[in-house]
Amino acid sequence: MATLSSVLAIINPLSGTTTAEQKALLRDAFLRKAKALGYAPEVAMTAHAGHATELAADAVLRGFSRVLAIGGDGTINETAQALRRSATALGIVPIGSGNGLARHLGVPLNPMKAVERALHGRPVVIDSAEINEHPFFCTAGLGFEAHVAHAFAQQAVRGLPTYMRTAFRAFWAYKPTRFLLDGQEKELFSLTFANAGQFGNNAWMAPKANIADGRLEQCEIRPFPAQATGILTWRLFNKTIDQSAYWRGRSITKAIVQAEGPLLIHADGEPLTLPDGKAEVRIVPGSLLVLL
Ligand SMILES: Nc1ncnc2c1ncn2[C@@H]1O[C@H](COP(=O)(O)OP(=O)(O)OP(=O)(O)O)[C@@H](O)[C@H]1O
Repeated sequence: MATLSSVLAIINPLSGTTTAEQKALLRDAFLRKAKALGYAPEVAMTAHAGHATELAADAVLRGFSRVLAIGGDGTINETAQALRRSATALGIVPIGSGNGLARHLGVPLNPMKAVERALHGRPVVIDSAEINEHPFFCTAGLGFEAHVAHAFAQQAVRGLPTYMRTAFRAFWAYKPTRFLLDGQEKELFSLTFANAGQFGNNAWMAPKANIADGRLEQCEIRPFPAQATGILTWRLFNKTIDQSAYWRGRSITKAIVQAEGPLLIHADGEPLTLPDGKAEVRIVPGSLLVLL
């Protein structure tokens, strides 16, 4: 049985664009700093998709007080899944392409500083959410953003430039999606359920989202003419998308989406396909401790 001062760092060796050497430096710094603070530190590398959830679940069972996720939003999501509704707090060390949750929470984007924050920080309660059985912490959605998440997953190289190129290409091929939202017919460019305010890279779809208010921001972008693309993109990164005539937001606790065929969605950027076209979204208030 671990003591309360046990701390685990989970590292995804494939995350982001940092090299193996940089990750080794990060691992060594974590072990050194944690020991100096009187923790009993352990490190685990993920060996396959879903492994971070298994490792974090084991740390919860063993009574670890802190688990650091060193990776992109996917690794942070997988780690956080196992820490929900537990007394073990999540430390975020962002080394991914978007780092949406880290940016929303003001976690340092410098990984060494983020390790310090995770070791010194205090646990703060935040909400999580679910789309069907898939937990998410930042955003989930459908339409264009899901289309891009699916296309990005096919790319061999990660990172922001690849993401931008993928999004640009996807834009020209994309047709707005039709579905029922809480029984109402919709044809939207995109539909986002935001726990945090941004997708990552400071692309703010829900500028006023509060991650601890027990609510999700449901953000609709209705179809727009090509000439509005520039201003919409500018507003997205300028944190003023909610002032656009094409944006509509509502604060919700649950929603049901029903499409006619299989529905492409994403949860924290991970692409998923719902074969029966039905998505049930709900907030899970106060369900995760994050070290801030
Ligand atoms: N050893 C591994 N082999 C293959 N896949 C892995 C391994 N470890 C983790 N994964 C998977 O890789 C996915 C992507 O990882 P992560 O999000 O950390 O990096 P990223 O994709 O580079 O970052 P971002 O999501 O910010 O672009 C995770 O969701 C996880 O399922």
